[in-house]
Amino acid sequence: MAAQVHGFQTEVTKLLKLLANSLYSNKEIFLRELISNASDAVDKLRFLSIQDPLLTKDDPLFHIRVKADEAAGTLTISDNGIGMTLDEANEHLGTIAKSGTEEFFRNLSQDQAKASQLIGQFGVGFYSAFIVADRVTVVSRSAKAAANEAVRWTSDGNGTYESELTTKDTRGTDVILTLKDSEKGFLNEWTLRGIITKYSDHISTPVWLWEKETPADEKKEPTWKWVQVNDAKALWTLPPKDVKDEQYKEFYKHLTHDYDDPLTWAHNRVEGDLEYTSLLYIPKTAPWDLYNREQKNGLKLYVQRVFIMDNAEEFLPNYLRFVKGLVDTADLPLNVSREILQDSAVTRKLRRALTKRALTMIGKLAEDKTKYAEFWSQFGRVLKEGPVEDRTNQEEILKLLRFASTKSGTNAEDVSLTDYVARMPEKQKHIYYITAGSYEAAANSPYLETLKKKGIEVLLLWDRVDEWLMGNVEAFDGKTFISATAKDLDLGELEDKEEEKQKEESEKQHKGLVERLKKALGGKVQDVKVTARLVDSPACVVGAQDQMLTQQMRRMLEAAGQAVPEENYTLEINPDHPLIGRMATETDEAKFTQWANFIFAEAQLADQGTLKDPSSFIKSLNELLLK
Ligand SMILES: Nc1ncnc2c1ncn2[C@@H]1O[C@H](COP(=O)(O)OP(=O)(O)OP(=O)(O)O)[C@@H](O)[C@H]1O
Repeated sequence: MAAQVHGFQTEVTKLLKLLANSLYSNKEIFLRELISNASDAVDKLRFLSIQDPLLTKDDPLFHIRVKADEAAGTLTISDNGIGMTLDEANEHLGTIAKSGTEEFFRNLSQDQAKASQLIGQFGVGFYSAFIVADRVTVVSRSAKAAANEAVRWTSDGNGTYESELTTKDTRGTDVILTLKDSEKGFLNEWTLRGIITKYSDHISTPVWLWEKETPADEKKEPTWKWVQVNDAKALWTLPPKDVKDEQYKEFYKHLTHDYDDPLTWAHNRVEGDLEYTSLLYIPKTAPWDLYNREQKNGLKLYVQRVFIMDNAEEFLPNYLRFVKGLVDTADLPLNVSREILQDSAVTRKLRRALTKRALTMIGKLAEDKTKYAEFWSQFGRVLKEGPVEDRTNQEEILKLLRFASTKSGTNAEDVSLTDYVARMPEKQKHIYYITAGSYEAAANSPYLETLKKKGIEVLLLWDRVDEWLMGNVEAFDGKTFISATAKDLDLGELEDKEEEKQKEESEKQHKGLVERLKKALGGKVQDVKVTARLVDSPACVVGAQDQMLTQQMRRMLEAAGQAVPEENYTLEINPDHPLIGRMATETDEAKFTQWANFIFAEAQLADQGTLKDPSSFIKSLNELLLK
């Protein structure tokens, strides 16, 4: 069969173009990526051979080999792992299988520097070979295929690749890089040794390097032999006290293909009822597809050090989907399948334990304010899904949330609920918050006026998830959450007797005005009341529920096809405000109605940021201004 020419998937071509301009300061990572792929291929075959030992009978010892050929200018990375058939090579080495890839490349910024940074996060895997090679050839034989069913795949990275059937005596894959002239330094034995020990010391498969041995007698020819250069002890099987930070960092890169260091990690070995080892990491930056529902997350699962599967989603809840790492247990059978996993009591126990581990790791990170701010900016929004998703750990997750508040006067989200409760005045019994469409809208909201005057701290929330979050949690540390927009804002003992008396008197005094307003507004409002919540604003609206829907939430619900009923507003007026005073003096009922509608529209505008009928509002504003 003659070699067939295929075009790369458009995204691969884009990726290859970008690679030429990025990662130039970090070229050596190509070797880590190729060794990681080789190690994955070995892991996959090791797993298959549990069911079918014949697959590895001829060649039972797994290995990865790295060989430099100075004369040919090639570097070959070989493994005796699972290998690929012709169809598999065409499928895997010409496309990127991640869901959402197309969108990722479409949205990639024109800014070269930014794009390069993102590409590292995206994980370039096999394609990183083209950073140093101007031709890459892959010769591979699947562990299930005969010698004459092997594949030869080759490409110079310029838009196309060729593939054909070939013959290979042994199973597994050789990746042969014809190095660019400028990259011949990677043929040097010491350079290679250095890179392998730096990046791949603690992967579980031995990596051998083809090394020259110069005899003492210089007249004799040098000899060559395979020398194992990595430690080949799976990192997580070592006692945590024997593992250096650098090793944890390198292992993370091997595991996740991330180019950056992790933000933190937790390594635990647990014996007893439930036996497992876990190594959990938090990345520094959120992956580009954190909100892509199709993206698979989850831990790598090992059973007694044998790799079983990637992306085992069963071990952590969705709100911890940014946690990377692995779990190795002796309590699941080696032949465990996804179906068994979903149904197993051991899985449930492990999930409970690992969720705790992950939350403890985040809690520890919170002790370092700077690092935690970094974490919060990347993953805070995802963590906010936690208190509702995971009622069992609600209190603990709430402790990990951070908010902006009226105390600081900035939009920095650095107040914890524990901080808030600790500085609550003795008379304060509740936790006050407000949700709005933006920080500014929250911070300047008229609903905060009295609270501010009384010096009560209010948490300011404006994330898309906030309304949903606050609508679904009741209390923290026994203190109820109360929205500043609540219908009958419960200030408890913060309301002093004197004020209450004043409010009652004011209500009596303005009874007539309130009745006139009710009549003027007709069915538009549910009720009209005199309020003590306002200081500088003439009026505000409150909904029938304790927490009013913001415009943003309304649109979201409507977009999701839900019927959102019109808000049934109560208008609250501040009789001390000059505008309300001015309105009260209006004797012409038609003009008074115009005033009433104007005040009501203004209050809705302050709350929702938009109006159903803005032109009528502007018209009546103009008329009133010209009077
Ligand atoms: N040495 C190898 N042996 C067998 N299959 C391989 C080997 N190298 C690559 N492949 C196949 O090619 C696919 C693509 O590899 P690539 O490194 O681009 O992505 P990946 O490893 O799937 O993703 P990531 O690098 O983000 O983990 C692999 O998933 C695997 O199926």
